[in-house]
Amino acid sequence: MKGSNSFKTGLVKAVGLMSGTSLDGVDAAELVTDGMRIESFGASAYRAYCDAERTTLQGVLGRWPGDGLADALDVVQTAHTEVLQDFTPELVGFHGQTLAHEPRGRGTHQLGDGDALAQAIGAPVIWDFRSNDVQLGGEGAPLAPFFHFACAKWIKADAPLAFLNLGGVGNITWVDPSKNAPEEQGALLAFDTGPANAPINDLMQSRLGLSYDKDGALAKKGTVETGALELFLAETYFARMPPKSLDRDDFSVMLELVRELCDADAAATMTAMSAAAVMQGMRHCPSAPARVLVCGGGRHNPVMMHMLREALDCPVDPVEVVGLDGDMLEAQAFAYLAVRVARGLPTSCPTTTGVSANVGGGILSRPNETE
Ligand SMILES: Nc1ncnc2c1ncn2[C@@H]1O[C@H](COP(=O)(O)OP(=O)(O)OP(=O)(O)O)[C@@H](O)[C@H]1O
Ligand SMILES: CC(=O)N[C@H]1[C@@H]2OC[C@@H](O2)[C@@H](O)[C@@H]1O[C@H](C)C(=O)O
Repeated sequence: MKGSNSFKTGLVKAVGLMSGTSLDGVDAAELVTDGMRIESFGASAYRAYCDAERTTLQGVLGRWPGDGLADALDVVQTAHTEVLQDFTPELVGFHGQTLAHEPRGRGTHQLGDGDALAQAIGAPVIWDFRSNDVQLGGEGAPLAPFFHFACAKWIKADAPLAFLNLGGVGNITWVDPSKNAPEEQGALLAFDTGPANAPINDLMQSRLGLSYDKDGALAKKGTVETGALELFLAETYFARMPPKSLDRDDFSVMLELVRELCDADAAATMTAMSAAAVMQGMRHCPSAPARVLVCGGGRHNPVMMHMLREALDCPVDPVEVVGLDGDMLEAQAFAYLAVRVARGLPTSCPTTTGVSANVGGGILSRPNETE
């Protein structure tokens, strides 16, 4: 961690902020933790991006490094400041908006200024969670796995299980809850499975002017085109050993593969592709998980959930069945990770990002530091 490394001991009331690849809005969630154990969950809030703000953000996706980001930065700062208005956090975990993610190329960049946010809200902010991991040879993503380990302990899991996030991109964390710490050998294996909702959203936008396929209504009417599905599964990403991660638009090939199909068949085929990507990922897990707990917006899509249940021979449930909040899990993760960063604890390890050693990252900005 850069910046000052002294932070209060004991439990911290932290708020995590997540602006995901779907560009729908900012999630904020409170968590009380010592950086290891979850003590309690707290309030949450959501601040949607309006159409104009989303257009501004869409316009700068992938445009990093570069100029012309001031308007988009303004959108990010405003939304994150507003979503925090009813919270009184002791610490904030500020993920920012990923503009580009190319760990072995130009790096990873989350738009957002933690210094400015700390000034605006009058509380310390941890930000830039991913850069250090990338600089040390890691993928910089996914980072939620250390929190998934804490969740597995919190639900008192007694057998290896998997947390599956179906956001714009999909990611999975296999957890052995018998281990004592997330960085212990054999405790975690994590990676991005493939595209999840982002390409479906793009299809809906380009063909019908809609932002997503609500409840899989369009996919439900269509037929999966198996030829396109097979071509998709031939992509080399799926055979690659984890850890591995993706940028939002790394699978733009999906839109190409369904170009000739009618709207309903295209939606059905893309939904099947996202589910099949998860299945491919399952083969990399150290053992078959006893259950799969799903978070992220994709768990609201009954067609996607049905496809996963058909293909997996273990229970596949939304995380709500164990008392977690699937819309807020990522925001909670960044509250948890912020406390770990403030305490000098690692936030990733070789089996979650491929980084060479257990590592923490992040910058701590205090409200008075830049005044
Ligand atoms: N009722 C629903 N039916 C179908 N799809 C849904 C539904 N609700 C949400 N989704 C999908 O979930 C997406 C939002 O998921 P989520 O908020 O988990 O993504 P994110 O956090 O932005 O992405 P990431 O985890 O990749 O950063 C929406 O854009 C939509 O595609
Ligand atoms: C670079 C980046 O922002 N990656 C996101 C994205 O969205 C899902 C997947 O791809 C995951 O790797 C990650 O987010 C979650 C919160 C993570 O780091 O665990």
